[in-house]
Amino acid sequence: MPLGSRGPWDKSESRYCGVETEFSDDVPGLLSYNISSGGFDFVVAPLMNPSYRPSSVGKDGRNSSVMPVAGSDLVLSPSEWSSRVVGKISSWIDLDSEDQTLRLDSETTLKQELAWASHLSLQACLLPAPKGASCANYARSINQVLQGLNNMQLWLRVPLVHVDDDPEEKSSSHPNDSWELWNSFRLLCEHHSQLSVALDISSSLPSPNSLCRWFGEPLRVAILNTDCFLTNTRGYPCLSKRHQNLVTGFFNHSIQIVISGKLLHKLHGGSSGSAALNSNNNAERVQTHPLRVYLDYVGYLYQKMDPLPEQERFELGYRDFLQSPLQPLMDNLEAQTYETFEKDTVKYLQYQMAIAKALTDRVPDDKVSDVTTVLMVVGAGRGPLVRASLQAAEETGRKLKVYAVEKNPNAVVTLHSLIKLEGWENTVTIVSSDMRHWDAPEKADILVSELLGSFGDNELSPECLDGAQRFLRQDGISIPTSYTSFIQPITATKLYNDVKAHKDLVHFETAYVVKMHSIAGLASSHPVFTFIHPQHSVEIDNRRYKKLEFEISRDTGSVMVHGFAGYFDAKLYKDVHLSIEPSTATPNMFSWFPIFFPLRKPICVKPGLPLEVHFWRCVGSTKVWYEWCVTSPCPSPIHNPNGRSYWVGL
Ligand SMILES: C[S@@+](CC[C@H](N)C(=O)[O-])C[C@H]1O[C@@H](n2cnc3c(N)ncnc32)[C@H](O)[C@@H]1O
Repeated sequence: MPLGSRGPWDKSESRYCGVETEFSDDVPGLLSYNISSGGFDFVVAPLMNPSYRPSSVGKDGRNSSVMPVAGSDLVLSPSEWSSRVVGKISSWIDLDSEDQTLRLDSETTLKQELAWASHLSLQACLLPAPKGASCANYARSINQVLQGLNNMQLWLRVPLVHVDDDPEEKSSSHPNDSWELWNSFRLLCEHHSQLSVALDISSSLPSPNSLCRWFGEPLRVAILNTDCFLTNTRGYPCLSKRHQNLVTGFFNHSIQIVISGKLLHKLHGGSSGSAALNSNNNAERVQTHPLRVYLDYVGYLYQKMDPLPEQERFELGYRDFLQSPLQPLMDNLEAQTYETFEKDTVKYLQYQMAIAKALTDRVPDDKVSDVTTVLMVVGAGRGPLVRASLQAAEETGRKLKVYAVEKNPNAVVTLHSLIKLEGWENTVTIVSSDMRHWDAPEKADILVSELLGSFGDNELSPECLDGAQRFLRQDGISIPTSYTSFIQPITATKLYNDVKAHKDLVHFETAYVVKMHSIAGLASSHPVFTFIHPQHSVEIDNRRYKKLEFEISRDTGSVMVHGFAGYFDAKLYKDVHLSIEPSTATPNMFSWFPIFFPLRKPICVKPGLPLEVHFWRCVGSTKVWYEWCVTSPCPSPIHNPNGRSYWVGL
């Protein structure tokens, strides 16, 4: 019984809530108690009797050829095993113990349990948290299993602690904090895509910055211990505001919740206390599942979330999905692509506002009947900027003559029919040409274009507008007037693993357009390249180089950088902007997703140390490309030399 629904579109994994249980050799009874009666969606249950130790098998007269597992595979149907049970690997195992017997017993048990879970086609197994400072032998065993595993996921349990919050942890032999523990383990397993994290949440939480890092990690499950719940005035459980926000963040990132622990609050219907055990043996004695109050509270938090805005709903399928950027100069866009752009009313309203301001600046109120402004839309597509220009003229009472220049012959067909349809024959002239080569019959007062990519200049707006500014008057206005690209270091395990899955260099040296969702921004974004139009220098040079330095704040802890998110901010005219840079983003504009520049090898950065990054925009006779690298804290290779993997054609 999922937590409820936030609407018919709601297919999120985080609708489901599980419960951690004790070992039971009556698995159907366990499911009936926790799922059918208890209301949970799945159980996280031990698969093997916790008293089992391989080294003592046979010594006590038990049959050494039979594993002490919970029932047989026949007790549930295959679909019940896979949808209702997450295997909990024995928590006593310690693969890095000094005690050789324990270490070997642990390895044998771990492998037996995982083999059994995989035989049952479970979707996931919960691995116990590493016990000491070192986790090398544990990681080695897991890594061996991962090499031949079916598609089962392994969730490494990690207690959410942070040294800054827990001075005792600092002096213990534990790795610095939870993230460091996870990071060592996943590095030893080479970022394996079937290894993910289960965070154990308790009553104290690390700093917000430190918590944010987890949203770029493959976090699948958050285990809420009952002791992290507060008690409301009526004795029922509730969560602190910070815990509530964290849980809402989990819901938003499709991270499932598992309730764990004993009843510490009032049970629905009256009784309270910790006497009720989370076991099917008590099914007859306890009417209501003892952890039901926690499930209900989590369900209440889920249902009180705001529904996703329509646009976000539409974009759900694009989340964290890598796309190749468009090449509108080299390729001709298709009708469908134009149609998607044209739905973005916010973008065109911003243009209309900018054009209206430029028109009023150019033609004083007392000259409106004498002056006709020549406006050229260069790269007119199917005409939305022509419409925005005519509306701006009407709004300001200025007279306009429009040229619509477009190099895509298919879009020109649409422009011709539009002119007839809208009755623009006397105002608009269509020109089927590349703006860089058009011999204009007169000069323009205003040049309007939208040739921007997610990284501003990456669809070659600078090169196109340099070609077009020949026919802009000396004092003419370009809309946009300028644009700047930005980058921000990010943790993005999913994007990194998707790039890695191609198993070649080319994909690591390519930039992708992506609706970023499961990522963590690690510092504020910094400006990279700026272009101003028209360019007044005698020798125009569109090559650029920028060295950037980011600092990871101390309360974040160490971070893993998988690459860079790229954005742009375009000044259309005066104070009218179009931006996808997070701090200045134009609300409700959806034409551009950010761009992702991956790193071939992720780089770990300690807090307080600078992350030094270099970006180049290179220009050749037939193409433009970017190269990028990191030089501190450690050098990366320079990505994409000579544009060998990724370039934009001129
Ligand atoms: C991103 S689309 C924008 C279309 C339209 N202005 C809009 O805002 O919906 C860019 C358009 O510019 C055109 N374009 C790109 N480079 C061009 C060039 N050098 N000369 C003429 N048109 C160009 C493309 O074919 C495409 O139709």
